[in-house]
Formats: sequence, C-alpha cells, structure tokens
Amino acid sequence: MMDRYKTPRTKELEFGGPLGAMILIFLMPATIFYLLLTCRTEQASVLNFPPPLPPLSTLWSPHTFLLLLAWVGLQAALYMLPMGKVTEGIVLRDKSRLQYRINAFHAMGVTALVVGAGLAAGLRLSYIYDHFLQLAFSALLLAFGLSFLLYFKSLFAPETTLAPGGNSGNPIYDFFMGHELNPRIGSFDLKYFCELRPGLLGWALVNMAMLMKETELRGSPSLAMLLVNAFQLLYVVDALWNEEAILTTMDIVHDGFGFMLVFGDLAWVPFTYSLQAYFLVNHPQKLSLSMAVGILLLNGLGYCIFRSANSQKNTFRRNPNDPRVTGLKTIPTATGRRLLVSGWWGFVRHPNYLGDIIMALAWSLPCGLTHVLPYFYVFYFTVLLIHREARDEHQCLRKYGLAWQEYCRRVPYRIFPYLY
Ligand SMILES: NC(=O)C1=CN([C@@H]2O[C@H](COP(=O)(O)OP(=O)(O)OC[C@H]3O[C@@H](n4cnc5c(N)ncnc54)[C@H](OP(=O)(O)O)[C@@H]3O)[C@@H](O)[C@H]2O)C=CC1
Ligand SMILES: CC(C)CCC[C@@H](C)[C@H]1CC=C2C3=C(CC[C@@]21C)[C@@]1(C)CC[C@H](O)C(C)(C)[C@@H]1CC3
Repeated sequence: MMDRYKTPRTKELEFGGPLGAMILIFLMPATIFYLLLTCRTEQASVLNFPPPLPPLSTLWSPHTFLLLLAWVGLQAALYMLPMGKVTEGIVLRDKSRLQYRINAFHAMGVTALVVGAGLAAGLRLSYIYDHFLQLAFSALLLAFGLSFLLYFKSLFAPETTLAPGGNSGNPIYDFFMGHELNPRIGSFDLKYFCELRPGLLGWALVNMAMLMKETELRGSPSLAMLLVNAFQLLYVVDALWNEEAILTTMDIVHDGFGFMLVFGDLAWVPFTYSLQAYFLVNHPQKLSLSMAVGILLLNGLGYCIFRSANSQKNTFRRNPNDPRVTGLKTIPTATGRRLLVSGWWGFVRHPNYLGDIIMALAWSLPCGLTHVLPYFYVFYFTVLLIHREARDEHQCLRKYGLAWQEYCRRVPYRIFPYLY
C-alpha cells in the first residue's frame, strides 16, 4: 500500500551529477575563504594571487566555535517557543501535511532585544570582524558535521520521506542535494529552521558588526555602510515577515536537506552575502548625496518588483478569488491550478528574480566602481537565479505540460524583458 507513495529514483541529475556535486563541495568553502582573504588585503584585487590560507591552528578556535553553537542554540530555542501561529505545509507524497510554527519575526524581535541588552552591557560586536575567518571556519565545520549526520539519518528514513531531487542512489550526489526531504527531530524541522533563522539573522548581525568596527576605526559609520546595512536588513526583515511563503519554495518542496542547503544557509549566506560590509571596513568609499539617493531609488525599485511579484503569486495561490488578483488573466492547467498571464507574471516569467537582481546591484554600488570584489554577489546571484529559473521551468513543464508551453508563448521573456 505504502509502495505507491515511495519516492521514485532521481533520474535527471542536476549540477553536473556526482562530479559536479563533488566539485561544489570543495568549491563553495574555497570561494568563501578566497573572498574573505582577498577582501582583507589592501588592494582587494581579484587579479592578484590570493594570500595564503592561515594555518589550521589559527583558523580553529574553540571559543568562536562555541559562540557559533550558542547563536544557533539561541535561534533553536526561540523557534521552539510556543509563540506565533502553526500552519500546514503542502500535501506530501503520502498525502500527509507537516505542521510548521510561524514565529521567525518574533524570534528576530527577541534576538534584537538580546543583542541590544548585550551592547548596553558593553558587548563588542566588532569581535565578529576581528574573528571573521575563525567564525567562517567554525560555520564550515558545523555545516559539514550536520550534513554528514543528515545523510546518515536519511539512510534509516522511510522511502516515502525521501527528496524527489536527492534520491539518485549515488551517495555523493544525494549527500550534496539532500536525501531526506524534511528531516525532523520530533516536531523540530531542521531545513525550515536553517533556511531562515541562524543564517539570515546571522547575516544581519555580521553587517551590524562591520558597522560597529567601522565606527571604532573612524569615529562614525559611513553613508555607504549605512546604506548596505539598511538595504540588507530590509531584505532579511522581509523574509522573516513573509516566513510562511517559503513553505512553497523549491527548497522546501523539492530539494532535500543536504550539503547544498546546509552549507548555503549556515555558511554561504552569512559569510558571502555580507561581503560588501566587510569590504567597506577597510576600503572606505566617499558617496555623494545624489549617488546615495540614486542607489536608494534603485533598491526601492528592486524591492517593489520583488515584493509585489511574490505577493501577487502567493495571494493567487492561497486564494484565486482574492479581490486583489481576481482582475488578472489566467491560463487553466490540467492539474486544476491556473497560471497568471497578466500583472507581474505576464511581464516576464520570473519578475521576482528581476527585482532581486536589481536589489543585488543596489547593495554593491555603495562600494564604488573601483573594485570588482564587492560585486561578487551580483555575479553569483545572477548565475544562481538563471540556473534556478531553468530548474523551475523544467519542473513546471513536467507539472503543467501544454499549459506551460502556452504560458511561455504568451510571456516569452524569462527574467529580463527583451533580453532573456
Ligand atoms: N537571496 C537569495 O539567495 C535567494 C533568493 N531567492 C528569492 O526567493 C524567491 C522565491 O523564489 P523561488 O522559490 O525560486 O521561486 P518562485 O517564487 O518564483 O516560484 C516558482 C513557482 O511559482 C509558480 N509559478 C510560476 N509561474 C507562475 C504563474 N505565471 N502563475 C502562478 N504561479 C506560477 C510555480 O509553482 P506552482 O505552480 O506549483 O505554485 C513555480 O514552480 C524569489 O523572490 C527569489 O528571488 C531565491 C533563491 C536565492
Ligand atoms: C552556491 C550554491 C550552489 C547554492 C546555495 C544556495 C543557497 C545559498 C540559497 C538557495 C535558496 C536560498 C534562499 C534564500 C537564501 C539563500 C538560499 C538558501 C532566502 C532565504 C533569502 C531571503 C528570501 O526572501 C527568501 C525568498 C526567503 C529566500 C529563499 C531561498
């Protein structure tokens, strides 16, 4: 009976299969250290050979590792507190639905109070800047450790709970993509927890630490640093406020919880997404008021597109009869669900990605035009979203067939109007 709910073997492998997965397992940590080490040099030039990696005895610090564990532990404790509502995820293979607690925004509020109290008591956040490499190394160890434990746990998981994208039978590939879809310890959902809390809040905290360090060095924070902090904080707050929306993302619905997401959430996001702020500490930039206003408007434009496109789709998916979306044109599909073909989703096929990429540019522009390094996020993110868009199209074509082809005919551009 349960056999028909078994997750089928993953046939179409992504990221270049096991070899690609193996390369990424080494490349992702190497990239973090390359970026951080280069950023610490005076020239911060991508053309120079990167400085050598400090010896392991310098990178490993039990103190920073314990601090990292304390941070993740605080977030885990806040996640478990019975505050906020409980909601249901999408219907799973075995027709069940998991329950999720929606309290990330509350967790952020409590975290802000804890950090605020710490600052009032003399806490030096610039410790994070001073021990940035050690913290990144600790996050790397934590991510590898957790990924191995998750893979081991998945070997004993029922076949109905495996991830459709990480069940190839190849251990390296499944370790990377995630073998189990929603690994839980009791009601504690590890993927859902990691996706938003320790990493995203950690990113905001790291940015604030960079601002504190700059203030210690130069007496006051620069306009460029303030803009980077404000823009990225808005993005983090937005994600936490709209927490429920991640329950329908590819990461939660399709991808397992393996090295890609564990490392992405715990190490990649806090240590590479904060690169602009890290760069500004040692490479101060003069920003005229008119430039700042221009960048502010660009970020506002990106954010409006990102937020209204995501909200339009989420509202439509939750209730197609909601008055905010009833005026929009749709295409019926064989699954009974409809596809939007007007409004933002009639402009390009991934308007939310367009808004996100515009914001990415606005986050790097305060770092000036003299260095390529702080633009890393723009390049990486454009590649990530183009690849993600291709993965999503593939899944939508499988799900909706002819209706998806009709959608592509009526909305020919994927992300950038008239370009791509
Ligand atoms: N900062 C970062 O590092 C990252 C940010 N992001 C951001 O996360 C957000 C979510 O992205 P992601 O999860 O990739 O995907 P989307 O939110 O774009 O969701 C894609 C899904 O939307 C549905 N859909 C697609 N077209 C239509 C349509 N015309 N009408 C109705 N439904 C449609 C389909 O699912 P269905 O039909 O089943 O509902 C499709 O699978 C984005 O804003 C993205 O920019 C993503 C990755 C990394
Ligand atoms: C470099 C690797 C090959 C891939 C690593 C990918 C991860 C870093 C990202 C995959 C999807 C993500 C999302 C967000 C952060 C980055 C990762 C984990 C997200 C939480 C950022 C905030 C947004 O508002 C969101 C929509 C909630 C994002 C969801 C996807």
